Amino acid sequence: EVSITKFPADERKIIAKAHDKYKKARAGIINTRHGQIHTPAFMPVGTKGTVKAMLPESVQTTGADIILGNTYHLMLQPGAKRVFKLGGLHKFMNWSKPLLTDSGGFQVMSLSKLRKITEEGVIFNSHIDGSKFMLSPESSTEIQYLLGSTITMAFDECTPYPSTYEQAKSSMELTSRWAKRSRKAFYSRDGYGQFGIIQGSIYNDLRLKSALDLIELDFEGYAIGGLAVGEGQELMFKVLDYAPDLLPINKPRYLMGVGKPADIIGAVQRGIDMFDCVIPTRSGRNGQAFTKYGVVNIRNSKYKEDNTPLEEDCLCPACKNYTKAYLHYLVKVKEILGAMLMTWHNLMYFQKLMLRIREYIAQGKDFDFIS
Ligand SMILES: CNc1nc2cc3c(=O)[nH]c(N)nc3c(CCN)c2[nH]1
Ligand SMILES: [Zn+2]
Repeated sequence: EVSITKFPADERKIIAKAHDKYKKARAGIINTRHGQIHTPAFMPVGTKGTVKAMLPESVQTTGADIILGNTYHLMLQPGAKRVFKLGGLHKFMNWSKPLLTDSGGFQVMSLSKLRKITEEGVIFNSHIDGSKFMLSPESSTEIQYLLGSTITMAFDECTPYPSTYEQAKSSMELTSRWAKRSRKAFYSRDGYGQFGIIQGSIYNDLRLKSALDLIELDFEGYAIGGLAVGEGQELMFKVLDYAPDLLPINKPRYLMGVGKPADIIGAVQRGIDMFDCVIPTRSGRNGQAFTKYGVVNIRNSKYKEDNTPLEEDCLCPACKNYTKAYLHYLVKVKEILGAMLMTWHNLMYFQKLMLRIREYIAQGKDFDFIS
């Protein structure tokens, strides 16, 4: 059985660093049915079957190996069965590389007004037209199969922050029961995989129990959920100081919903391999550009006659062909091209950051650079 993950010894470079801050960082390759994923990897978010304001071929030129889709949105519109009938999400959105789909629980809790959590699953009213739906470990797993996801996420409950120990315990136990049902419902095929998601909030014994429950189910990879939910970087890193080590060392570790460049660097140093975050795309559309000089708020009037690019050595279209003055103008007048160029630059910036991190790890160099 060719598992989704092959961290071949020679390609996997774990380099014990002089000081222990870096010894957990690792660079590797995940081999899937839709191509390789070079880790540490950043996954642009393509919630509704598109990375907003980007053509898929443009996303590819930024260096992204894999993008993220969302079960919740796609099941409501256009519907998983319809996407399946039309040839699956890869064909539908013209993206032939790996696709990871989140399982929907997190999006239900953050988007739908009316919802009810039961042992069976989550019953909710669509935030679009109020119609009633149910998401369960079985239906979420089937929807992700219909979409044709390369990496399917187990159906979990993202424990809110803050939560008492008791609340976090019962939430984590529900996630463990749902993980078992998700794993049973998964149709395993070569080159495809399913990731379990551990919960347990900020309580290390709950995180351990969650990991043990999920390791028993032998997933192809593991995600750390329940973070980047308002706990702040310090508390997140405190959990990441031990949680990745609870997971199998030879399988991918995915930190959900993270994050800013400094969060990514800190998490890679603690053993995380995969990330997803709306920051580069959403903040790009809102006029924020990530640069080596820091974040540029392009709407600031100081850029209205700035005839220089965001970054002189960046190869993205925004930097190659345009100036900050033009981007300032486009964003101010809400021209669609503004969203496109800002998004393109930010995605390129995040992929360059990941490339530099992978190179530094491979060369055994410290990568404490804060971008
Ligand atoms: C932005 N912060 C954030 N935290 C998350 C936790 C979970 C989480 O605990 N579970 C799931 N299934 N998704 C999460 C997501 C969505 C990832 N695209 C999160 N996003
Ligand atoms: Zn650029």
